[in-house]
Amino acid sequence: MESALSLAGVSKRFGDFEAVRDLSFEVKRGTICGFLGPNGAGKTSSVRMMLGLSEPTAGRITILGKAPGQSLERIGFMPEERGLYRKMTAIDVIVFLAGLKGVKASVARQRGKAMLEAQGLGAFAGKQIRSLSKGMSQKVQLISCLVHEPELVILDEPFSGLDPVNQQGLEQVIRELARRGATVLFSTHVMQHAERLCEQVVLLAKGQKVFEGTLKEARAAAPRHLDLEGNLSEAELLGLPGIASVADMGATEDGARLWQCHLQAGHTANEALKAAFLRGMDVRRFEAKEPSLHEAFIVLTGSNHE
Ligand SMILES: Nc1ncnc2c1ncn2[C@@H]1O[C@H](COP(=O)(O)OP(=O)(O)OP(=O)(O)O)[C@@H](O)[C@H]1O
Repeated sequence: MESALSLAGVSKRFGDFEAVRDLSFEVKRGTICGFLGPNGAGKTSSVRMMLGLSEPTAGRITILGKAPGQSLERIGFMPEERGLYRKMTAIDVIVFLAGLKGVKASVARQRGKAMLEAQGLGAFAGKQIRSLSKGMSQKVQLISCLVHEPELVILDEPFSGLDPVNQQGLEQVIRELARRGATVLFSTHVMQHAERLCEQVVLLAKGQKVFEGTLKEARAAAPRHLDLEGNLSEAELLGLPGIASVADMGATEDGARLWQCHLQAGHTANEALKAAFLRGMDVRRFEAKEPSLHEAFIVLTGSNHE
């Protein structure tokens, strides 16, 4: 099956500055793709090119089988800059924007009301956007981008500006979109959302792709670690088999210390633990941990992004 989105060797230059360099990746239909990268990595510049809002300097983009800009009625897009017509009511904004995508007003009104209801905003349908909170108007914007039932949904930093409860609500909306067969690409610099939602992640840093693959593959880029708590010295920890480096995570309540021990590739936490016990080291608590996407991100981008 052809992919929903494909970029091949895409670059974007602004004068002397190359914001996106030789970017290639594909998003399969019906999947959720996290488009990740620190601030300024080139995510928004890439999204704008996918939508035909800006021309690539080089390379080729195919979106729903066509060139960018040619299937906009099948795409839902929420830009990073939020903003709706402040004097229009929530439902009128939704109906108006759906109309631009070819949805009849009566259909859009019915769907819009149901979607507002589902988001807990039923009572606000007739209220002007300017009277809504930031989070509420962001939900209206999301509904506006989904009301024409797009096959592909592109959300630029959709979680920013939302409180934790609304972030969770948005995660549910994204899951539901994928469940009914839509493809979703969302950009973010907060790894936890991607970790919970995505099959595939594409990681950008300084305009270039530094990783594309599954979450599992991304996590494999960071060393696994073994957390050890006790009265332990750095030297004795570094002497354990398979330990590449250690980080002092601070004092614990009972006066001992917590150490994060990073494992060398191909080594297991078990062999280090076994050696620690055999050597009679004062290990009071231990936990073998898989690296998080956040840790992988730092390794892959070579920076702490937050
Ligand atoms: N129109 C423009 N003219 C000049 N430089 C630009 C323009 N648009 C973006 N840039 C630069 O390109 C780089 C990438 O910006 P972009 O907005 O694509 O990053 P981003 O990954 O979306 O970051 P953020 O998460 O901060 O929005 C930045 O250094 C930005 O200053």
